Amino acid sequence: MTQHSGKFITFEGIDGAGKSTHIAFVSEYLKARGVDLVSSREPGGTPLGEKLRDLVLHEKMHLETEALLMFASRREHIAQVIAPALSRGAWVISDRFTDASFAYQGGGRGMDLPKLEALEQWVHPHLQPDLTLLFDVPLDVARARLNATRSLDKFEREQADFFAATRNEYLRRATQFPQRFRVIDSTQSIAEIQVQIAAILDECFKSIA
Ligand SMILES: Nc1ncnc2c1ncn2[C@@H]1O[C@H](COP(=O)(O)OP(=O)(O)OP(=O)(O)O)[C@@H](O)[C@H]1O
Ligand SMILES: Cc1cn([C@H]2C[C@H](O)[C@@H](COP(=O)(O)O)O2)c(=O)[nH]c1=O
Repeated sequence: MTQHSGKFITFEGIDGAGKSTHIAFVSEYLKARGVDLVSSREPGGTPLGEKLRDLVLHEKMHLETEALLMFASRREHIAQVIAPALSRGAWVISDRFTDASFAYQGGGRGMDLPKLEALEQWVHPHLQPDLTLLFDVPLDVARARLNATRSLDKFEREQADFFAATRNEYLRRATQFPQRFRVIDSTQSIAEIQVQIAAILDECFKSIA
């Protein structure tokens, strides 16, 4: 159960699904309605977290080291950014959170889910997103979008079976936690997705509609 007055919204999906594109839209949408908003990302979101991000996105390492660094970054992010913002009543939107650890380290890399659950319980036993927008897209669509835009990091260079397992774990969690997940078909146009997101925000947070 969440113990704060602000709202916590997370954005998830395989690389290239369109999270960053839609975070910009959500940020504008909420600010236009007077919401005091903090926008952040994981791994990262703090000076230390950004250094950890650089490590995990570019260095080879044991899969459990990778998971521990993700949660180390998250611990700092919660302490320095998320918890203070929520406590003062601000809203926080984060480009990825713990669902990404389950999807990438659990689904993609095959790490034992109970170990990830133990880390989750350690790092944020009382914090869960109020809303998680899962941008779901077939692998080939995501890959084509990424290839068109930039050079790829360690995760983005993974093979199709890694992303298939990552996507499956995201979808499994959406089924496990239907009260906070909304799955968005990200093969739609950006404009169609924006209409859908606006409806979700208005439905979930009636006070801003
Ligand atoms: N619905 C869409 N239709 C067409 N192109 C899209 C759509 N959504 C995003 N794109 C384009 O795909 C590219 C990747 O999008 P974006 O950076 O938002 O993905 P992402 O999920 O944030 O990726 P990553 O997780 O790797 O940062 C961008 O060029 C963006 O303009
Ligand atoms: C939080 C988190 C992230 N990852 C991976 C997922 C992405 O490939 C990168 C972050 O890149 P983005 O372009 O900012 O989305 O990190 C992960 O494997 N585990 C996590 O917990």
